[in-house]
Amino acid sequence: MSDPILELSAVHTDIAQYHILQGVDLTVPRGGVTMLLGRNGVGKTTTLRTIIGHWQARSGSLRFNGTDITSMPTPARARAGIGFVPEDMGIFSDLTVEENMILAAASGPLDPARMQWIFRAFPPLKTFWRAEAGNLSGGQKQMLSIARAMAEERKLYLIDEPTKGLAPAIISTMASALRDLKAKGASILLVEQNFAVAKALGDTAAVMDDGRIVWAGEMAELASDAALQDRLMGLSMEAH
Ligand SMILES: Nc1ncnc2c1ncn2[C@@H]1O[C@H](COP(=O)(O)OP(=O)(O)OP(=O)(O)O)[C@@H](O)[C@H]1O
Repeated sequence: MSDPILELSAVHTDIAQYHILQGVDLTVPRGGVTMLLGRNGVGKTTTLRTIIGHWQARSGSLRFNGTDITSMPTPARARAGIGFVPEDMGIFSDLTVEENMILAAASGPLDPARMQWIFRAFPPLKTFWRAEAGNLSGGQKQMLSIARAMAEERKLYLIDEPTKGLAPAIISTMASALRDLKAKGASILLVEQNFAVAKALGDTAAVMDDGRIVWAGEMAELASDAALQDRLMGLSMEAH
């Protein structure tokens, strides 16, 4: 594969006394959507947190956009162009939508053209611009959380379960916003439990088990092979 945006080689991560990532090898091609899949508790979130630097890899290496980021602190990884949307959304409930967005744009004022794009992707954020984020619905909070990562240009977005607990109509808004992000040239590494979304958005996929990647390939190949899905993930994915 030529010039991937992200490459993890033999990454091991401990959380307290627990050895969670046990030699993760993962490649994210440039300009595509890679789905990170697997049963509950196999290490998907830990992988994203290791990439952004919330957890430090004990051994192995991480290369982002041609640079070794293994020892880089989290703010430097963010400045290098990695955006992270955590599963708990990471928004400030007591602040307004506007204030949440202003804080997300760390390098300067909000870019009006970018904001127009974000409002087109997530119209409720415009409607509730001056509302406290804590009063938004679950789907709107998730939109804000992704919009915060979109506030500045990123080369790679790490997004943890963006459709979790959302109604189908909001899931399709989310999916089209992510498609839009990809169309702008970003690369995305996406943890997703909803198989229909994974199938619709993913170009490539990597499946984890027990702290390792146990299968990697084209999403279409995984989507067309029910026996393979069953062997790798059992009933862990939601069908729609
Ligand atoms: N702060 C922590 N302290 C101790 N163990 C943790 C901590 N965070 C995660 N773990 C453990 O690490 C393992 C991997 O968790 P992780 O959240 O990465 O899995 P996951 O694949 O994202 O699961 P899920 O789909 O349930 O979110 C689990 O066994 C979990 O219990």
